[in-house]
Amino acid sequence: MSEGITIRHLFKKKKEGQKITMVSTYDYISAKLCDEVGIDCVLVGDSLGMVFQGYESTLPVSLDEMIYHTKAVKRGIKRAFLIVDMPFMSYQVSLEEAIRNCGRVMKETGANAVKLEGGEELAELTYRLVNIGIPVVGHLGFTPQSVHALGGYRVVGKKEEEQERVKRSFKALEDAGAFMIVLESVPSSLAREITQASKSITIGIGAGPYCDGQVLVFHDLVGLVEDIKPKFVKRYVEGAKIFRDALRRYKEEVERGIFPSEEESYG
Ligand SMILES: Nc1nc(=O)c2c([nH]1)NC[C@@H]1CN(c3ccc(C(=O)N[C@@H](CCC(=O)O)C(=O)O)cc3)CN21
Ligand SMILES: CC(C)C(=O)C(=O)O
Ligand SMILES: [Mg+2]
Repeated sequence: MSEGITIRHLFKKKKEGQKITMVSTYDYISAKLCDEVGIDCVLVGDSLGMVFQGYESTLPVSLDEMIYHTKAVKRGIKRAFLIVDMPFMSYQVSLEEAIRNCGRVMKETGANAVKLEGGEELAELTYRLVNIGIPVVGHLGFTPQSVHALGGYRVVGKKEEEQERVKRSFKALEDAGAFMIVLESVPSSLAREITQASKSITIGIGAGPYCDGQVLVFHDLVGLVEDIKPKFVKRYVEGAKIFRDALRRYKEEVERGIFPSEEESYG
């Protein structure tokens, strides 16, 4: 607790114009790597439904699964600020159920904040959570839990009407007390305009270079995800190629009787 990053640190970075870094990941090992290199925030994203579980969307992910992964991630973190995605249908049914579920996440995982997808309709819930003492991160623009209603993976805010809605939603969440808001797949110009007028911290993904910070999925940035490649992803290493090569060499060495040798054997 004592050496960990706090909301205060994050606001200080925003104020001083230092970019805030965030990585979405789901396990102990990768979380530890993020923490070791000084990534500010680790998000246990519901993208785990697609990346870890292999579903076609994030909708099937359960609250128990989010809690399970968050407990694993938490053990890998000494310093990073830990955020948890509330999964689809864990906060939409009623205010009461939403508060109970968010409270459960905070009690059982040691997370620092919860993240909710949606706009003005979440203002009351956000206000209630913040007053209970649960920090809230918003998520606007393309919200993957609404992929069916949005008509597929796309940029949100190309039309004037959509831009106005994102801006109104941002203001509503900010006023309700969301300290940070993720902007996903929105035009850079919109993210810039929002960030310039913001009190809350903006974190972009497919939102251009003008946000206060940036988030990417761990498996995307290390090149392990090959079945989707959104325009906003940059692969810093071709992880899948490197791992496949290692696996091929392992397979070949076992088949040829090269591995294990004396060196990897006892006595
Ligand atoms: N691995 C992974 N990375 C993510 O960033 C991510 C997930 N999974 N799952 C949950 C959501 C879904 N996301 C996605 C998934 C696909 C596209 C995509 O294919 N985009 C296309 C189409 C854009 C358009 O037509 O306007 C692209 O080319 O960017 C974008 C965001 C972002 N999130
Ligand atoms: C990509 C980030 C913002 C996310 O919501 C996730 O990983 O689920
Ligand atoms: Mg998510």
